[in-house]
Amino acid sequence: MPSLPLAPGLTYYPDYLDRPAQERLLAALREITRQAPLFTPCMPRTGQPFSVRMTNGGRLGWVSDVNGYRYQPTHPETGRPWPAMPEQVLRAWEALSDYPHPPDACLINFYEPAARMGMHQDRDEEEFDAPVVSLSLGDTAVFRYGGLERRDPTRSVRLRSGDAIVFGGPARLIYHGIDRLVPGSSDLLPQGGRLNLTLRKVGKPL
Ligand SMILES: O=C(O)CCC(=O)C(=O)O
Ligand SMILES: [Fe+2]
Repeated sequence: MPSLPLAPGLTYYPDYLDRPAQERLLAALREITRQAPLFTPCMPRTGQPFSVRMTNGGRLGWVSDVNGYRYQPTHPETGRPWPAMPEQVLRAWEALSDYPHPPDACLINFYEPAARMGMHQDRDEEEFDAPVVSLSLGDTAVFRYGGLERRDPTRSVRLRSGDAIVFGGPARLIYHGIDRLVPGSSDLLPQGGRLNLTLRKVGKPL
């Protein structure tokens, strides 16, 4: 599988999913959002809404509200357990994570054309030996990544529909974010926009 090392621990897999695989994954995500609708998270304390909407699959899901960031077993609005993760994302984890246990959470972010995500670290998990595996569908996104300190220099890479990126090892806690989408860059989603899935091992393995 062709891959490009972007930094130690940060590996980019362009075209990881071909178009038929992207369409199958999109159908599985539509089913998940029927059972667990996209919700609008907000910033702890300020309550400022995110520009992305999200939902999750798996045993645990990531949520953010005025009380903080956390993983929880149920949807914040319906109170129901998260749907199972699509089989395809479990296979991607097995192929790309180099980690012997399955992920606990699949965070699904939906970006409207104008949405973005500020620079942050993914550090609400307990298990940093597992990488974060990310899959992108729909419009191209400008993904910015830096180092372990917020002030470290940054670079960017364009994540296109079907691309995967994995950050683990020395890159597990790098700062990263989405500057913007590239409008009209994919016809996978009829209305445009982008879906990003991040697979995470949340707890330490037993
Ligand atoms: O959308 C992306 O590619 C990144 C998403 C992300 O960093 C996150 O959900 O923590
Ligand atoms: Fe992140």
